[in-house]
Amino acid sequence: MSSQPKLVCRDVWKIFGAGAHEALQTSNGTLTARALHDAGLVGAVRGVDLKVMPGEIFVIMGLSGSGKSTLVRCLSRLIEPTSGEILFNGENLLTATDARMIEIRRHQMGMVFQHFALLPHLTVLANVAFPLEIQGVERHTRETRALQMIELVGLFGKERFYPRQLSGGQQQRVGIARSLAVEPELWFLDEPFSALDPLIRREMQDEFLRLQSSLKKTIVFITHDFDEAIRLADRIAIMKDGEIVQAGTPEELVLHPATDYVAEFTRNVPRAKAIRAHTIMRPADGLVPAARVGGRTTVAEMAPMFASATSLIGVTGVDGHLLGVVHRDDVATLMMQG
Ligand SMILES: Nc1ncnc2c1ncn2[C@@H]1O[C@H](COP(=O)(O)OP(=O)(O)OP(=O)(O)O)[C@@H](O)[C@H]1O
Repeated sequence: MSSQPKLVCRDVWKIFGAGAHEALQTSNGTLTARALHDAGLVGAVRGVDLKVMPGEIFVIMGLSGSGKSTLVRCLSRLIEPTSGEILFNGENLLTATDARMIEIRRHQMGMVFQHFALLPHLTVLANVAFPLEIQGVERHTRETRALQMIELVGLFGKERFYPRQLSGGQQQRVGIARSLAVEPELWFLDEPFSALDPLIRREMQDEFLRLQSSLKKTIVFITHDFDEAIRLADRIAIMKDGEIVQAGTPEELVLHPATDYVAEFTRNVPRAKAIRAHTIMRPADGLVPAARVGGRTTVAEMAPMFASATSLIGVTGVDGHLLGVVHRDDVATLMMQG
């Protein structure tokens, strides 16, 4: 990963209600949700700082009403923040002109929402090609690109279907293909799988991780489901009452929750599901493991591999070289901790 963040958000506030700016100006930056409520205002996003690195899956997790959607809409300025600073590739979005914002959203950002709003009278192909049509891309090029995206999300052969002829999961795949068609640098996904039943949802999560392992997009992913956050995230930010109460890797959150509120979410998460190969590996010291996994593989996923005689599994980096080894005893200890 390069060290220049793709997205930086500094002290961003979004207060709904008349007199929001005045309330912020007269405060010393420590407006509580309660104080705002008493003033007849809603502090949907309060003093949020975050940095998203290129190629990272950054998950914003919080219960209903915690401010996730408002925050993510502020990041693309679909909602105007009350104050703060948002930098995309170092460019200050809050001082960008409307025309510049439209250009950025059209060419560099992709968005997928829970209610994905496919155009019902258009085929899968035309839906996926639609954002390219808006960009003015000529027909042959846009249809070729759309077909590639349709194949990428596993819907090859369905390009002449209409949305009503597809299942919920398939429709969501079309939404994903459509948002990927413009090859966004920054991809926002707001509860994209929440409307799907649990089995399909899990399948879509796997699919999403598979896609990301080849696409390496920078992703801001919203969910209210902590299990989903743990499965998908490189880092998670937990929101409550408009604030980020803790941000860190899934492992950091599970092993060191900063507040009782975070601990509530992590309490029932088995450590083996949160801890990944690259965290518990040891130096290889010349050992040559028979089996290998990527660094993101969780302990729970690795455990069945030890059922065979293997006592050692290698951990490889992105370019396939050996980073270290995981010992069966270390995995067994973590599995026994529940
Ligand atoms: N346009 C608006 N005017 C006033 N209050 C708003 C507006 N939009 C959102 N809010 C309030 O801001 C707070 C945060 O809402 P937001 O939709 O961002 O939460 P969320 O975490 O995305 O919730 P959910 O998971 O239910 O979508 C809520 O209290 C909500 O009622």
